[in-house]
Amino acid sequence: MSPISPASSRFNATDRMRPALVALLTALIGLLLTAYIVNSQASAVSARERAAIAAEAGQIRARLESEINSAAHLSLGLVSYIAANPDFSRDAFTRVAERMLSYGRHVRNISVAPDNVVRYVYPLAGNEAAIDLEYARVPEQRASVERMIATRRFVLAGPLNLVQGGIGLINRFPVFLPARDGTPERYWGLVSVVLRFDSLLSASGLTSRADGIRYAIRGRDGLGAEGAVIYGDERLFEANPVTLDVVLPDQARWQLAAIPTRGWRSPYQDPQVLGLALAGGALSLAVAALLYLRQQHLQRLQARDRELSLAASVIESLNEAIMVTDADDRVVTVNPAFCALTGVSARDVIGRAAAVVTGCPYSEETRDSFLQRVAAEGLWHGEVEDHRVDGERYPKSLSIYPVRAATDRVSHYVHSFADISERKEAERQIHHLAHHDMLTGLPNRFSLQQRMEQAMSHARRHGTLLAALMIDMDHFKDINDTLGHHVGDALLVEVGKRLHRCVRQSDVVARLGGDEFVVLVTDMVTTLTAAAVAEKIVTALSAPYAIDAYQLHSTPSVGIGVFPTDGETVDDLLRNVDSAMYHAKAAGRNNYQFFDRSMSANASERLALQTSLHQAIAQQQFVLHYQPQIETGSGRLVGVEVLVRWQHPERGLVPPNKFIPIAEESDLIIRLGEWILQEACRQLSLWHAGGLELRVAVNLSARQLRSKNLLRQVKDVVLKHNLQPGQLELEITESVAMEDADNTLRMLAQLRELGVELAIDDFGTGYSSLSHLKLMPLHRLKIDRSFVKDIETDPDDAAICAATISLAHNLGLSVVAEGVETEAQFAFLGNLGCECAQGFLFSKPLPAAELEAWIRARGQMPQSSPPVMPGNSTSV
Ligand SMILES: Nc1nc2c(ncn2[C@@H]2O[C@@H]3COP(=O)(O)O[C@H]4[C@@H](O)[C@H](n5cnc6c(=O)[nH]c(N)nc65)O[C@@H]4COP(=O)(O)O[C@H]3[C@H]2O)c(=O)[nH]1
Repeated sequence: MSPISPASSRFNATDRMRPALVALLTALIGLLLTAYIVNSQASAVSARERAAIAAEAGQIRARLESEINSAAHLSLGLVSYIAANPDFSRDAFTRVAERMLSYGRHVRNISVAPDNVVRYVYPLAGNEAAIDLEYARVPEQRASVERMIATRRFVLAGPLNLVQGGIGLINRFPVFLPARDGTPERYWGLVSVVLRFDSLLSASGLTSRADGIRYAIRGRDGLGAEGAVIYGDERLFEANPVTLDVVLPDQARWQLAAIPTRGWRSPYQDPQVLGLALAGGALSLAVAALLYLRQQHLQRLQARDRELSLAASVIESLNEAIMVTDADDRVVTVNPAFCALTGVSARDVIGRAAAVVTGCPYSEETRDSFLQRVAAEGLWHGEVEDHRVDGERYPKSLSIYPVRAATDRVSHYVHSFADISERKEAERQIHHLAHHDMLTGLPNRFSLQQRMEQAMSHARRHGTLLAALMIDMDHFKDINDTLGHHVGDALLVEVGKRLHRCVRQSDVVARLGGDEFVVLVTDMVTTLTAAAVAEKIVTALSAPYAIDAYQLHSTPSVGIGVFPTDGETVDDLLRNVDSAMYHAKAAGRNNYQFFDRSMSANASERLALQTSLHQAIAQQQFVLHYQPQIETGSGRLVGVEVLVRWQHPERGLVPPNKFIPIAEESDLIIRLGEWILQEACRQLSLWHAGGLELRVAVNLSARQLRSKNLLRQVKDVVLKHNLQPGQLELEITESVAMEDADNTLRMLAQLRELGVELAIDDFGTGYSSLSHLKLMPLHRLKIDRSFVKDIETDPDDAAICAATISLAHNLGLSVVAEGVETEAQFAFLGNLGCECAQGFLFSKPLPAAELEAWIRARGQMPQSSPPVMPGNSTSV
């Protein structure tokens, strides 16, 4: 299980819904529910109101029914009488009718119409017009009479305008005479009882009520809902009335409609319904709002969960070890990189005191000061030493960040750290490289410079003398050339050892390079001490050397300069000691010489050389040679290094180390350097025109790099030859690069902007500050050939090359190895990941024409390549 696990999701699908959607759905459901309840309640209110109306209307109906039915029953008596006495007299009719009238409250008149012609009417007064009325001739009444005969049933006609005036409701009864004495039943005629419609309505209470209800009746002629309106406003039937059927005799019907006088009240105006609607709506919105807020809160929690989860995965995947402690120094969590680095498992450390888990900064002595600084500065960063679980100590780069709670109190500390053993080891190696000569292990030129400065200030403070002895082994070059480098190297190592034996421990023995050594004799009271040491040295170094099977003889020439008389600065003193050493050589070698002012001859010799260099430039005595650079992976030629030579009229071809240092002492190097740059780029453009793709590397000296004109020169030459980025490379030595680092950095950045690539030459021989190197806009490092030489046999050299290559790769740089002389060296470097190699294995530096022939022989020269232009390898 991983110590820091991403926050698992504790939210369901609903929790992930948008707050607005949740609120909308909730409000919708709430409002729908409210609407349903409100509607139900409204229906109930409506139903109650209708029921109340129906109850009132029911009373009316009951009265109407009873009034009409009682009149009908009364009429039936007359019908029965006529059926029994079809030949009744007028008087008999009058008697019966009179009685009926006295019982029938609403009876206006009674008439009988044998054969459908009115013969008797009671009372006659006022109804005379009805006598002899033939129903068949009255269109208003004919239909109901015919219907009555056809159905043999009571017929309710009207209400209608009576011929005798007024509105009446006519009950008509057919009179059939029963079969008697062989005579079949026959229709006799009809009896009409006319009821006063107004009085009937009034008796039913319809017209006199003050109950706030409007009524209407339809069903003329007893046709119920099919009949015309006989009372009230016809529009009432369209106003959703309460309707009741008024059931009359023999299936006749009226329809009674009732609505409140003020009309139906909307149930939604009912305070209860209104209250319900408002309460339901408000509740729905309130719940929706609450859920909206809750959902927003959940979403914020989810977002925080996601952030935490992301942070957890980042911490999980970090290569840096992470440990989080609480304010009481207890481990809260660690990441996998922590476990891998410290060797402990998360389970074993979580909850334990940090001091048990990691020594620094939790030891009792250091903890408080660390945490005070973290609190004060908001962060602590530095390098400390710690130990793993098995006790192994290692250096780590550690950052501590405080985590503050809402109260601003520090609640936790985040410790982020990485094992920097490898970097420290590389730095140590580089430091060693920077300060020591790899062959002899003696301090190198840079280290000597520092030690001389220290010794000078010590001598100044204590009023003592300091002597510098420069030792050059006579004819060393011959030994080297004839017996091989390894013999030469062994000799140099032995020289170093013998020199050590000649001096006190507090004195310094350094190697400047080649066969040149310097001894510093410190704390001298008299120059005699220097002479004594020089004497010892001459004797010791002149003794034979047993190397391999050889017995070698070499002698030293020693120059001595004394501080402060012979030079108050390191450069002055070394220059004069150098003159003294040349003087010793000139004096027949195997001796020592003190510097004295008369040695200005040396200076004038140099002056003479400078003069002839001036002439050499004027008389165009320089030529350029080009040395191929080969890609290790493919074996292809990828570039050439430009190396200048002096075509001296008497001395022949003079190598650069004989005149470049002198040219570098004055501005001569700038003129020479400009010519080299121009000529190299002219040649480069010719090659490119011929289809030969090459990178050309040109050496820059310190003075050139500091020259104000360099940038303009490079810009001009790039434009003039239309050089593309990456075609021109400038090399500066490591020591030049590190001098005046800020200005160098600025200049390199500007050069790089011109598309020029930059390389550090002779890497490993000077002192490189990693921090400066990191900042420089470089493309490659060139490993000095002194490290390549014994790469297969000397584990130190192999380790240095490997460290340099790995350092270069860490800095994003590629590597060119110089001085590759054997296939084995080439393969070895290739295996170490070195991208490029240069050396005699492939070719010596060659004039342009010879280089082209060399390339052609390798089959890498394009067909179209032009012949070398005249002047390619000529001199200035
Ligand atoms: N033993 C051995 N040596 C090899 C091998 N391959 C190449 N070399 C030599 O190593 C030197 C490489 O040049 P450098 O380190 O830049 O060192 C150069 C460079 O610092 C300086 N120099 C040469 N040409 C120029 C130039 O045009 N301008 C400046 N400022 N300095 C130059 O002079 C130094 C010496 O140059 P060279 O004598 O031409 O010596 C060259 C080259 O001939 C090999 O396999 N074995």
